[in-house]
Amino acid sequence: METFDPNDHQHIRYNPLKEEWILVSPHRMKRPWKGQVEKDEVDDIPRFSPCNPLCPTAERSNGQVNPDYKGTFVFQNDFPALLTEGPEPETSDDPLLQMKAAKGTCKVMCFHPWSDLTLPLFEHDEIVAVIEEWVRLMIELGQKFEWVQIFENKGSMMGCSNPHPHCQVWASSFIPNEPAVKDNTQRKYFNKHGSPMLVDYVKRELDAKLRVVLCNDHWVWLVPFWAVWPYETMLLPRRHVLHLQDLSKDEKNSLASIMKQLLTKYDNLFETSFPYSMGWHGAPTGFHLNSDQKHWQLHAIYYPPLLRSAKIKKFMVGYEMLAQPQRDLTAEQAAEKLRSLPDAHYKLGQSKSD
Ligand SMILES: O=C1CCN([C@@H]2O[C@H](COP(=O)(O)O)[C@@H](O)[C@H]2O)C(=O)N1
Repeated sequence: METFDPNDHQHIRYNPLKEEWILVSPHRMKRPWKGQVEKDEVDDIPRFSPCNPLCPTAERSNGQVNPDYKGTFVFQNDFPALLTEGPEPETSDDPLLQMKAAKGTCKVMCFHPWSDLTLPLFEHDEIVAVIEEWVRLMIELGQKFEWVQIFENKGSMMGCSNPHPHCQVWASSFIPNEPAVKDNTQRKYFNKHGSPMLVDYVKRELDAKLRVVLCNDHWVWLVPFWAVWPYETMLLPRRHVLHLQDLSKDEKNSLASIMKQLLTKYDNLFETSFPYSMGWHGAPTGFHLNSDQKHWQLHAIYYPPLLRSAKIKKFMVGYEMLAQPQRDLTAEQAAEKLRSLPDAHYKLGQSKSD
């Protein structure tokens, strides 16, 4: 019997943050493949359109006219999934039909006045401005709500209805499932090991090097050992940081640098504006700010759907829905591929890949 090699032989991997397993089947793609690079659709997104409700001076569905903003711009979602007011359901002790009150607020945050720009093509200071606005929203909404979810759906493949560079921020009176699971697993780990799970994890990855793609003085960008999506990545501080709003000026500055670098790598992978959903997870807010949260470590997660080209995506269906997530490309191969990509954005005069 051959000796086991995680790059060649099937196995399952454990994600301690989510307490779930993922099936890895590297034998399914024995031969190294060169991701097919299709010609990028010509981006015909106009820099400005008075009909685009996210543009400066445009009119939104509720009749309000946007200011002629020059940097970031935040507005109340006109179709919010959460409202701050409303009648509440009766509490019931029926274990099978549980309902609870849900309150919150939904904001849309435009990153920049121009619709034809994406984050990797921003100037450094323009990315710093996005990070500063994220921090401002975390502080403002974190005073009233237990959880503030910053998330960016980028690209039509991710259901993003508007190409204008933007994200959303939904604050809620409850901690949603994903962070609730992470709160529990990180607390259990801390109680057992006396240190934060993701602080230990980053040390492990910096030693192993296999899955680290980029790092700088304050940040590490890696493909997590337990990654599910082909090019799923995490962005973690080197220091133990509970909340985005606890970052120092230098950490925010270097966050802008590594974001520009990682998003450039992502775009260079298939020479297309790389679709993804991304978000930040830090210690809960609201009344939780007064509790002991040292088991938490701030981190960002990127969930990109693409697998082989600008148009071929991974489908999380069938086995993934009925059994568990499964991947062929290993986390180590994905990290290696990302490391091998150029640092200069393909749109900035780099010749198209042959
Ligand atoms: O006039 C508008 C257009 C879009 N929106 C909101 O902008 C958001 C666009 O974000 P997404 O493309 O990520 O869905 C979407 O949630 C939509 O509700 C408004 O609030 N007002």
